[in-house]
Amino acid sequence: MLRIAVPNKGSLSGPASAMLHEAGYRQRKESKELVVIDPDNEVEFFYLRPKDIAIYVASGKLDIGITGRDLLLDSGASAEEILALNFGRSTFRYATRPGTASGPEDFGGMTIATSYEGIVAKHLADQGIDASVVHLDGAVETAIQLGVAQVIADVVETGTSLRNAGLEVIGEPILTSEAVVVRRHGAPDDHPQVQQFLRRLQGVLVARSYVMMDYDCRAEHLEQAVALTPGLESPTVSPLHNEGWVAVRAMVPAKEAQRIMDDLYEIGARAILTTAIHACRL
Ligand SMILES: Nc1ncnc2c1ncn2[C@@H]1O[C@H](COP(=O)(O)OP(=O)(O)OP(=O)(O)O)[C@@H](O)[C@H]1O
Ligand SMILES: O=P(O)(O)OC[C@H]1O[C@H](OP(=O)(O)OP(=O)(O)O)[C@H](O)[C@@H]1O
Ligand SMILES: [Mg+2]
Repeated sequence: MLRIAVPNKGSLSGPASAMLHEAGYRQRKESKELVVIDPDNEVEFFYLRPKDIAIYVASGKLDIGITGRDLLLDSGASAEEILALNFGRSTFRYATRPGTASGPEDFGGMTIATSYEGIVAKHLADQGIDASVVHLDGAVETAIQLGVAQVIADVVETGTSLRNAGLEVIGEPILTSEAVVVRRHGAPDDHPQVQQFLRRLQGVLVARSYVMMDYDCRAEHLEQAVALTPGLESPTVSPLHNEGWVAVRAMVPAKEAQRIMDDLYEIGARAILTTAIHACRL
């Protein structure tokens, strides 16, 4: 049985389970379930706090896990990122009241409140900044109003929490994060079940970001059309019953589909259709 850690709460929990479900794995029916066995796929899912997942995986008790890149780095656990999952995106940044400092170089002697002490302590040490770090579990933005710290370091997604607290970001982002699959450092990368799991998730990532495009065009316009829709390997081109016309089929990035359809139409392509991809293996 492959043993996989999945976030049980927080921002990553719902999207992680949704992605696993889309990849054909059995997921829990209610949030109180802590372990789910998927006998068909020979996988056991453990629903754990996202902050703890890298630690479990590093211990070797679980094969792989889904967590945030920031949580992985913060834990200092001996685990590594093997696939980025394109959800749970955020940046990790310093913020202060306007006028407190013009950059992290001014933080010397100040106190920084954060839930991510590992990342902050390392960042300060790397920059040679001598500041104190105070750990808070959440609602870190309020620490400044209450005088516990002059600076915070926290996850920023939309920036709403900072604005509401009258704070502004300062300096460059410390890191950008998203959900990732992690495994123990030095684990063999030819584990067949892990490879299959990663292929399934990659299939979901591709199915979410590409559409299939079909169209007809005159043979003399084929090279121009194919330049617009190169596909992943190469487009499929089939003859039409009408002489001088061909049918083309290629995967295109979903975000660009409308622009590509306009451009194809301009060069004379017709019957241009896009369809969703439900699943794929590249
Ligand atoms: N708006 C957000 N707030 C917090 N974390 C976010 C957000 N968007 C993405 N994330 C990511 O989610 C992970 C944090 O998840 P975690 O469950 O620890 O905190 P949370 O989502 O704030 O939940 P909680 O309600 O328990 O505080 C990190 O990887 C973080 O980058
Ligand atoms: O930039 P935003 O879109 O506002 O999102 C970021 C905020 O969301 C999270 O807090 P959460 O609501 O999880 O509360 P917490 O601080 O108690 O964890 C995070 O700690 C920030 O405060
Ligand atoms: Mg939170």
